Amino acid sequence: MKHISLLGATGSIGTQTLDVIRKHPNHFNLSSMSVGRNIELAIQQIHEFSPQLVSVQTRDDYEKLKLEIPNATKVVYGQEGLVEVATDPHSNILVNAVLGSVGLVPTLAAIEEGKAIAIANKETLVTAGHIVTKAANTYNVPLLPVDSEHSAIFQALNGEKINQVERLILTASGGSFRDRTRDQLIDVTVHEALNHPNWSMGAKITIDSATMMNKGLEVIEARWLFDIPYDKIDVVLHKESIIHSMVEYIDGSVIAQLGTPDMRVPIQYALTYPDRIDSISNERLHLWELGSLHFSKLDMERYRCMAFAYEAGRIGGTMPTVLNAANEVAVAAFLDNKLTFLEIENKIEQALERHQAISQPTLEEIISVDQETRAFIHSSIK
Ligand SMILES: NC(=O)C1=CN([C@@H]2O[C@H](COP(=O)(O)OP(=O)(O)OC[C@H]3O[C@@H](n4cnc5c(N)ncnc54)[C@H](OP(=O)(O)O)[C@@H]3O)[C@@H](O)[C@H]2O)C=CC1
Ligand SMILES: CC(=O)[C@@H](O)[C@H](O)COP(=O)(O)O
Ligand SMILES: [Mn+2]
Repeated sequence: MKHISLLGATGSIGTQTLDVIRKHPNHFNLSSMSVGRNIELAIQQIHEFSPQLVSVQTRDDYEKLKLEIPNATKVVYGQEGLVEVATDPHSNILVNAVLGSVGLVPTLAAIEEGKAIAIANKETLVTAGHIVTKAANTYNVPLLPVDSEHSAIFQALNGEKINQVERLILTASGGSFRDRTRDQLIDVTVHEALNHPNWSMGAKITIDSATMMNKGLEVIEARWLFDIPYDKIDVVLHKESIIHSMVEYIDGSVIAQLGTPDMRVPIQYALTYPDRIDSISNERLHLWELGSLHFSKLDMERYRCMAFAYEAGRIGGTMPTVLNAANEVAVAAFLDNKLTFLEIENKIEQALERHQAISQPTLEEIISVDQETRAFIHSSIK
């Protein structure tokens, strides 16, 4: 039996993690969870899964929630609450499905407690990959990828040595605007941007997918998860999202992982690794139903966020922290109709241009650069 702590239970990955737990009660138990502001859904989840510990984002919601749930569930809140859930002594694995770099400190705390980490929260690896991977090595805990591309690479690697890899090939759907030119992006709406062709996901990652920043963040995520240089990480456009990613070996063999677009598959694999159990879904991949798969070369001028991510990743230090923090604030502003779609990348570019990277930053330096970048972007938005 695996006892799970879940950060971000009310989100897209969080609710799908609960689907997996619900389907396999003999394998998994929910020990603790965190939510943000969706208290109504949290109450339902607490009644169904009876976690012994729950964290909410604000003190007000903490006061409300305590009145609505059984006394057996302890309620905590804020950043300290996230850390308390992540270090829950009754759990042996943390599923980090919270949104944004707020996941960093709880992840490090869980690693220091020796917990395995199933990581969906890519912003944590982007903002401080060197610190997270060093801590995981020090405490000898596995970082198990949940992100579909990284789960695909993990499966295609299947324990082979990274020095036998020629390159990793991440697939990218192209997002909601894949068939538009840059000129056709000037007036796009939030509603249009949220219409991903293949995946149903949270709002922020869906916008990241449309700007291609999602793939940029994933390139940096892959650099840290698989300890491989940027020159060996490629991206190919693949509009069907059936091949989730590939590994090309030095002998020319390419191993791909395929499946219907269903995040419950990589979530479950991270929880059962190195074993596999029945799929939650009856839907199977029938290639004859698809007929053909398509691939095309990625144009870095069309997708400027990809170029920013490679550049920030190669510079390293605090540059990816700036990339991530600027993106988080700019995307939130776009969702709030305070920026246009193309202004997202302009804001990120401004933040990167003014920053002098600190190499090998400490956790305190990362947190300070993250906050300073957020303040800069906020102050530049009317
Ligand atoms: N969705 C997907 O298919 C995929 C997602 N990922 C990654 O997984 C992570 C989660 O994505 P997704 O599930 O789509 O996101 P959602 O927006 O759907 O969910 C985010 C979760 O985090 C909570 N949350 C948000 N901000 C805070 C905060 N400041 N403090 C505490 N809790 C907070 C939300 O709470 P509430 O809703 O209660 O406010 C919610 O539970 C991201 O890093 C994303 O890139 C990776 C691959 C695929
Ligand atoms: C499901 C998942 O892992 C997402 O990150 C997905 O890959 C987004 O798709 P694109 O970024 O390729 O549009
Ligand atoms: Mn992905």
